[in-house]
Amino acid sequence: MAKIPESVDWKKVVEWDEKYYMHLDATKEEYQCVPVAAAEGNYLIMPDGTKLLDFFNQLYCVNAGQCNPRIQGAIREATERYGHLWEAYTTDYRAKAAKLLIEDILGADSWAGKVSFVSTGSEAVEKAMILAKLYKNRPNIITREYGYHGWTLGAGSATRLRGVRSGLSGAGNSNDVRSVPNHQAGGFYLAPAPNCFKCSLGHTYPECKMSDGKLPCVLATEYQIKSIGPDTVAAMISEVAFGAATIHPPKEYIPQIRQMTKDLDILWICDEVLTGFGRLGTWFAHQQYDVTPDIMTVAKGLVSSALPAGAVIVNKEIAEFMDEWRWWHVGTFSAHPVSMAAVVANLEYMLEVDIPKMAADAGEYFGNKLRELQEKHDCVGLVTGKGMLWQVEIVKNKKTKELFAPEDRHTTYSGDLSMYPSVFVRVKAIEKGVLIGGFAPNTLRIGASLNVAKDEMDQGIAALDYALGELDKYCTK
Ligand SMILES: Cc1ncc(COP(=O)(O)O)c(/C=N/[C@H](C)c2ccccc2)c1O
Repeated sequence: MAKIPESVDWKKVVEWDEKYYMHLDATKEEYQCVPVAAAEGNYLIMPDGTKLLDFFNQLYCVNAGQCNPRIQGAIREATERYGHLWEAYTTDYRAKAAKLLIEDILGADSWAGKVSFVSTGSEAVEKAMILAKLYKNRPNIITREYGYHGWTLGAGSATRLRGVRSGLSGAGNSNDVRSVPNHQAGGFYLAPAPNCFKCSLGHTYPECKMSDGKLPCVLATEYQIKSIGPDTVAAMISEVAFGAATIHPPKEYIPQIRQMTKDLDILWICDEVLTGFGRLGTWFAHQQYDVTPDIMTVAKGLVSSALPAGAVIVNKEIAEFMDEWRWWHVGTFSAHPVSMAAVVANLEYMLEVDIPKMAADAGEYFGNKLRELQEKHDCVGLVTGKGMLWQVEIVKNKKTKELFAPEDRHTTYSGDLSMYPSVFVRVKAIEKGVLIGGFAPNTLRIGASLNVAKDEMDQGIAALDYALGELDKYCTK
């Protein structure tokens, strides 16, 4: 049971926070400090003891649940042994974390060769793209509209969600924005996203499929690569299911993209920072499509976010190539011994409880409940997802698919956001003690810890049902 320290003066906490901390997506006038005293399982515990059920799972990253006893115990033990060692030194924790990842989870005879640990997903993406460029000795990276890969310059250059690229969004009006000048590294080229609910190319799935079954968005990607020359492209980076942008692709998309990268002799960096470690009901999302990456990035679920940790896994060919070179690419905290202890405990726990199956089973139940809400509510235009990662598209008109916020995923998050369905639902659901909503304006992105209990799912569904009922009042027939 999480212990809330008696000694904390929460009024002081709020005062200091408001006075001294730089806040995220709120102006000083808008900002509301939300002190959280503790966290446990799927709950946040507020200073007065009330509990909020977290169907954001923070940033879809606490796969094994908050304060998982196995992980917390391992952290406590490791702090008895270590301060800090940088990655020139080996610890039993790091070696075991690498072994569990490559041998026990991916498989010694799988595509995976070696792993390199870092502290965040953005760093994993940065490292992955550097490795791809070094291995192919080519400068260019293909990314996609709506992709989210992190905030640092390289990862941020691969990110193509305008409102989450470290820019400024004004509260005044929707044009009150300031992108970071020149926060776009060279050598990034854009491909369309497989957003079938609102196709950027104006198509309708599955009628859009060409005579050979190819998807137009895959063909457009192929043409983009051919237009700059495949021999200039190191890799294509993609999420299997878009995390921040909240898009689950049609079943043909990933296999066709993977075949295209092989045909054009470019690497595939599969960014599993958000979808890894059971989130969609398999260890990794790419395994839903019987394809394998050349490089994979992970973070979040790698350690269930108990401490900072991320990693890049490279295939056997790249691992052998790198073995031939001295390579300086170091982060002070990469493979931190206490973080590695948390990774080991997290992975051992996940293997013991078969967390992908837990997520798959929970997803079966949760998906059925969401589809019932789709039938019941005028404002629900689409429900799709797997495991503990669900996409709910909200519409103003179910027949025409008219959106409440036409700017949709191109939003700059400036001006009045109160009628963004994802914001509206979040505000209403909190009345029922549940955190649920999304980041894209018209889309809910829903997922709890993968070991979520049935009664917790029922509580989340009930709160969502109430919020959607309130939103229905603004729909048109
Ligand atoms: C596919 C992917 N790759 C890399 C990163 C970058 O990892 P980081 O944050 O540097 O550890 C992220 C982070 N997701 C952000 C925080 C997110 C997720 C959902 C909604 C809104 C934002 C990611 O989803």
